[in-house]
Amino acid sequence: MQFARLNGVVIHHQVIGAAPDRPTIVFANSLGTDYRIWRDVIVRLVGDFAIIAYDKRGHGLSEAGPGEITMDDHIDDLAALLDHFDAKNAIVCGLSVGGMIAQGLAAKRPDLVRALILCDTGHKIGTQDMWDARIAAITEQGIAGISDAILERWFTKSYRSADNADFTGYRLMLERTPVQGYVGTCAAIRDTDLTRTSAELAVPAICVVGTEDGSTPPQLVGELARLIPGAMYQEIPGAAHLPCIEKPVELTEIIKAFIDRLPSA
Ligand SMILES: O=C(O)CC1=CCC(=O)O1
Repeated sequence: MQFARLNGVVIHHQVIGAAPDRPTIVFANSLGTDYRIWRDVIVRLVGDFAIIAYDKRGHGLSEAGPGEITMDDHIDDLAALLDHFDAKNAIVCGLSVGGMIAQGLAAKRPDLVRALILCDTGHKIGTQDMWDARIAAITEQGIAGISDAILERWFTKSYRSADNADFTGYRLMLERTPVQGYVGTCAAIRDTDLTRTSAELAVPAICVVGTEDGSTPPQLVGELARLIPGAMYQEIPGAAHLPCIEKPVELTEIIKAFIDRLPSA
């Protein structure tokens, strides 16, 4: 396991190296998950790319830090992690809130970002009332009290079978997320609107979404693709909010094809 203290918070991460001429891809995870969601994509990229995956603050084995969590905290943590490894020109692949962090990083530290792969995300996700209600429910009942509803948005019906050990495993990942990190990140999402900054991004981008996504549906991700100048848009049939888990082969092909078409760094 690898840990680094960044911005006063211990961040758990994993680096898989590659030849020095290979591009770096960094993976940012979604609300209630940690970097293990990328496993089935990462194993298909090893050797061709240097890979950095990390648990954002308050998730997985990363500390939450004292007090509130803001989107700037998440963005600054990713910037610090890339600076820690002197990784300029990274291809940043973020899912859901991880995609918001990626957009925010490209706006704040364009020197670090060569391209964006934005999975199941938006420039603004949900409404103030929706996030306030979720924070209240989790503060009262814990994550397990509302995990069924969350998992319905994450996964297709066929994946959510009692016989599917993977589905049980991801339920455990969600329910074991520290409440402080989870509700802190809900508040960070609630308070973030990237409409203005993402409309001004000048970086190659692709927006990808599972056709059955119940959290950031194709309509929202399509809007994001139209907002970011020159961004591409692609749907993945048979996946919901987490194509990296339900359709890793398809997502990896999209990632590789997108990177193949990038102008050289
Ligand atoms: O839990 C959800 O509804 C899905 C989600 C929204 C933002 C995020 O990162 O995940």
